[in-house]
Amino acid sequence: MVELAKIITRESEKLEKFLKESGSPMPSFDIDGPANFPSLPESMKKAREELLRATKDLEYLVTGPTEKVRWMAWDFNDHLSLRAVYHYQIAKSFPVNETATFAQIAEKVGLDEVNLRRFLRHAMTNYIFKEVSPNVVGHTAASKALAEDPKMNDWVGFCLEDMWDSACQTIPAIKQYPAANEPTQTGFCKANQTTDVEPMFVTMGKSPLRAKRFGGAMASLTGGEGYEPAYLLANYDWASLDAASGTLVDVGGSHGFICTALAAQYPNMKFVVQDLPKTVSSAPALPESLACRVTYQAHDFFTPQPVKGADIYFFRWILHNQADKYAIKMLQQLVPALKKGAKVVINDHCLREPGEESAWDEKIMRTMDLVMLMLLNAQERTEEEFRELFAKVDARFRFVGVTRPEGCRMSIVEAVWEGEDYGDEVN
Ligand SMILES: C[S@@+](CC[C@H](N)C(=O)[O-])C[C@H]1O[C@@H](n2cnc3c(N)ncnc32)[C@H](O)[C@@H]1O
Repeated sequence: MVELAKIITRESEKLEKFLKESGSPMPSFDIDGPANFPSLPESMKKAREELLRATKDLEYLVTGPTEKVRWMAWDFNDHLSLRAVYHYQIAKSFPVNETATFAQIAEKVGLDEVNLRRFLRHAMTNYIFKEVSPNVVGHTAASKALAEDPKMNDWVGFCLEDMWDSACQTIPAIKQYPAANEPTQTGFCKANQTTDVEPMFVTMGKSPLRAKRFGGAMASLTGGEGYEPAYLLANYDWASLDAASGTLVDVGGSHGFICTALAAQYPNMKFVVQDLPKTVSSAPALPESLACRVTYQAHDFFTPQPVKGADIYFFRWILHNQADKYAIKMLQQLVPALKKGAKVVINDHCLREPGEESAWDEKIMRTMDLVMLMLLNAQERTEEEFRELFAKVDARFRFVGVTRPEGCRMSIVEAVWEGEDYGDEVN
C-alpha cells in the first residue's frame, strides 16, 4: 500500500507541477473546475495513467476483495441515479450559477420531491450536484458538464436509456442464440422486442429522438481523449496519396468529417463518402473549396462497391460493428472494384494481449467489446483476427499489419490487393 501511495504522491506532484507551470486550471469538483482534465503532452500522459492505475489499485487493496466485489455488484445503482438525472434533465432544470431547492427542482422536472431527493442525494455521492445547505442543491463540475455539453448529455442518455436494458438482456439473448453472430438476435433486440426483425441501427433510425441522441453520443465518444481524428491525420502517409492525386472512398463514412479534415489539409486528394441514404441526405453542405473534391454517395456496403479503381477504401468504426461472417461479406464487395495495389485501411480498435494496455485503455477497449456484443453481436479484434479475416475475404489480399499512434486508442490496419487489376478507373 505504501509503495502505491508513493507512486501516487510522485505522479501527482509531477502533474501538479506541470499544470502550474503551463498555467492550466487545477482539477476540482466545483463548478469552476475544468470540464476535462487539461490536455497533456505524451510524457505527462504517462504520469496521469500511472496515477490512475495506482489510485485504483490502492482503493481495491484498501477495500478488500470481498467488500469490493460485494459493492461492485450493485454499482448499477450509480446508473439508476444518473439515469434519473438524464431522464428528467435535472442538470438543465436550474442555471449553473444558481441553486435550487429539491422542491423547486421537483416541480420543474415533474417528479415528486421524495424521489427526486433520493435520486439526487445518490448522484451527489458521485460528485454530480452537491447539497450546499439543507435541501438546497448547487451544481458541480460534473453536473455543469451535463448541463452545458449536449453531446456528453446524449452519450449519457444513449448509455442509460438505450444500452442499459440491452446489457440486461444480453445473457438471455446468448442463451437463446449461442452463436451470437446475428445483429437481429442481440440483447438490444430483446430489450426492444425486435428479435429477428431488425438490427439496432434500423431501430434507432426510426425514432428521431433516439437517432439524434445516438449521433450526439457518437460525436462525444469519438471526439473524446484518445480518439481524436488528429492521430489518424498525422500518422498515415497521406502525403503520397495527395502527391498522386489519389482517391479515398470512406465506406460508412457518415457525414464525412474525416474526409473533410483530410481534404482541408491535402489539396489534391479526392474523396467519396458512402453511407446509407438517410445519412447521406442529412449531410451538411460543404464549403465550395471542399465540395469539388468531396462527394457523397448512398451505398449499402453489403452490395458491390460502385467506385472502381480507388487508391484507398477506408473503414472507420465499421469493422467492429460486424460479426466475422458479415465483415467478410462486406469486404468481399470491394473485390470486383479493386485495382492492383489498392489499399484497404481500417481505423478501429485492435486488441492487444491482456495487460499490455494501460489499465484505463484496457477497461475502455474490453468494455467496447462487450458493447459490440450487446448491441450488434459484433466484436473488437486482435491483429491475428484481422489477419485471419482478410485471409477469409480473399487470399489475394496481402495483410500489411497494424500501427497504433502513441496516445491513441485506435489502430490503423492495412491490407493491399495483390490480385487481378479489376479497377480500371475511378468513376
Ligand atoms: C459507427 S458509425 C461510423 C461512422 C464513421 N465512419 C466515423 O468514423 O465516425 C457506422 C456508420 O455505418 C453506417 N452504416 C451502417 N450500415 C451500413 C450499410 N449497410 N451500408 C453503409 N453504411 C452503413 C451508419 O449509418 C454509420 O454512419
